[in-house]
Amino acid sequence: TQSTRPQRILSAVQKNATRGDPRSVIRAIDQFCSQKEWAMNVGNEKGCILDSVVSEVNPATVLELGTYCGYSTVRIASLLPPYAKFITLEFNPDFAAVARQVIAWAGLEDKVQLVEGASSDWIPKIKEQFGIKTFDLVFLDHWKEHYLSDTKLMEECGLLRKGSVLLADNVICPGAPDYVEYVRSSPRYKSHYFRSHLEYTKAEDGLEKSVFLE
Ligand SMILES: Nc1ncnc2c1ncn2[C@@H]1O[C@H](/C=C/CNC(=O)c2cc([N+](=O)[O-])cc(O)c2O)[C@@H](O)[C@H]1O
Ligand SMILES: [Mg+2]
Repeated sequence: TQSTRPQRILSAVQKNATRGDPRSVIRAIDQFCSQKEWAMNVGNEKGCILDSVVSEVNPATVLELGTYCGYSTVRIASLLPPYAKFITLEFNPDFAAVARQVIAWAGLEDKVQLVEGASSDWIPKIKEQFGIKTFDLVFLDHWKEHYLSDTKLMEECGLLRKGSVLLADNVICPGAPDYVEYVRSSPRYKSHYFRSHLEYTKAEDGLEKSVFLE
């Protein structure tokens, strides 16, 4: 049977990356997606901005919405302090299965908890299920029309504290206009746009960093 794109990405990792070496996993995916087959990973240019925000926040608790193949999961997990708790939500079981293997190939399976299911189902249960009070950093990279509703849900569930950082991918392409309007106009957030390019292309895209002010 025909393989799927995530399966082909996993094969590229298993063929070209060194087990236990997160940077080689990231490089193998970026090489495959720039030379062979485009895929919706945050990519290396925006990935470097992601890295700098993770390093600056140095989070003890992280939530990622939309694991896909685990590319950004590996980037984030490789920068976390040893005590950090990192949850990534993915509702497609096939993508989750690939992501688990990509994360394991990088040797980061002990740093990440990949939870299968929809963000709207899981966000209200995170406190009780995982003993997490609030998130220091949230990376939003799932369906763009869920960014705003899930952000409001996180607020309602008390998962954000003064200083929590939301980092959203794809501000321009595909875009999340209602989310961007909200975080830029709400007095409860201080937002900044990091201009960059859509992964593996010359098109404009960027990340929006929004600090929750309470
Ligand atoms: N509510 C939810 N709960 C859990 N997991 C969920 C979810 N909604 C979506 N997901 C998962 O998150 C990923 C979706 C990403 C959408 N990105 C995109 O559509 C996207 C598109 C382009 N693009 O078209 O250029 C570029 C990009 O960087 C992109 O992130 C998929 O793995 C999907 O299964
Ligand atoms: Mg994205």
